[in-house]
Amino acid sequence: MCFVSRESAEGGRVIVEVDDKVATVRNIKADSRLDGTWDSREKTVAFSFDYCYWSVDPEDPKYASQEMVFQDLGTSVLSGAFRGYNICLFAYGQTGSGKTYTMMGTPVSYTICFILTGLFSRKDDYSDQTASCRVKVSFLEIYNERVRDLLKQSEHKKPYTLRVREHPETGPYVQGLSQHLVTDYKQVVELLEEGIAKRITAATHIHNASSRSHAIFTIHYTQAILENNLPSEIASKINLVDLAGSERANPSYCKDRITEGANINKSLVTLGIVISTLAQNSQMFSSCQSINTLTSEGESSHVDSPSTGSVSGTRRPAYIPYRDSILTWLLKDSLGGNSKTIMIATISPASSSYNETMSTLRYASNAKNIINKPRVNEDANVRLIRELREEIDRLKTMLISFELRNSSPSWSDDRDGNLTELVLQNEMKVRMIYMLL
Ligand SMILES: Nc1ncnc2c1ncn2[C@@H]1O[C@H](COP(=O)(O)OP(=O)(O)OP(=O)(O)O)[C@@H](O)[C@H]1O
Repeated sequence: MCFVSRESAEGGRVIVEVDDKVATVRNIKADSRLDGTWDSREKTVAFSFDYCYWSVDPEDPKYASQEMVFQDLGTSVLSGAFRGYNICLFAYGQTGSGKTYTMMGTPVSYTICFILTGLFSRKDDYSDQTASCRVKVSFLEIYNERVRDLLKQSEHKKPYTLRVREHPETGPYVQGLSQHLVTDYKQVVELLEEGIAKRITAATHIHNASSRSHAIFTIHYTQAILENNLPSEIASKINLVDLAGSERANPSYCKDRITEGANINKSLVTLGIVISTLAQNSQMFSSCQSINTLTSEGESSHVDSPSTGSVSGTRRPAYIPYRDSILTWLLKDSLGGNSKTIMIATISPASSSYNETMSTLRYASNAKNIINKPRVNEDANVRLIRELREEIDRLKTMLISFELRNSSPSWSDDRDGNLTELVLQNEMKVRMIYMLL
């Protein structure tokens, strides 16, 4: 949360309080109705989150620095990446509320580098020759619904557009986006500064260096390991997203600026719809699960949603309009799929931003309900061998317990025979996979 100089200059009153994990917003309009007339609006609304930070005044002892924020969030980002999960971190909030400051940082301290430093330091642990890691980065912006590579020079000095495609297994990706191998902090800072310099920003009536494009900085982290004597790779993709600043159309702007604003608003509206629909589907899914406790995990993806109407009594989850904007299409997996996702809601504590603050916090509260299904991105053969080995261990344990309870010899003999057969079959499968590799 930050208090921009414009708001201080306007003498804005602070209407937000932060206490541990709760942010409370006061409605001063409801406060000021002293004439005795009835006002249905609540005077204060409290929102609880995993973390809340107060970054209004650096002189304030409560001031949360970027280091503090990334100590909390960065730890879960790093532990997820080390285990092979995709991670997405995105800041959502009103223009000028601190999205770029949070996601990118400043030349004095780039926040992205906190994460990369963590990944690089892990490299030192790979001294036993059984594992190694590789870090590559890419940086793109979405401007007027077109994707541009921020780390690749166009040959014709003309910005060129990259195409978004969708892989049936790995999901949407940008065709031809450059990836850069980095081995230390200095290389990352050089690439980051190159990309930030190319990114489109402009002065708006609210913020004089407003981001006019959405930017996605991606870290591709790959660990090569030796598991069960089999070389394999665990890959993790960390998406760090800085959204463009939204604002109301101002008639004094030129045509290009109005088109730009309309595209930003369109993608942010789509993002809002995607978040609320995902939240609604997830809520539906968890309530169906708690009612039907017998539903197995495999069946759960077919649990239907009552809210979206029904066809001959069957309920289905609401349609998620990912493809209505390039931003939501590219973030499809991060928002509702194979990713551990952290949303950072940035707000202004000023009374003049009351409506935007309430809307951002409501979205963030809604997003808490989204249930993603992250999985470890590892080699399919290695996963199969591990699962078969686990199954063999489980069957062997069962065999031992049957042998110990050998009360009915004929029945037990049958069971023993079946289990031994299963163990042998699985061991055969493991041997065959090894031979095929
Ligand atoms: N936590 C903070 N502490 C100190 N200054 C901050 C903080 N957050 C933001 N600022 C300052 O506030 C101003 C606006 O921040 P920033 O550019 O990050 O906003 P934004 O939400 O990205 O805006 P837009 O959406 O228009 O791009 C910047 O000058 C930035 O340095």
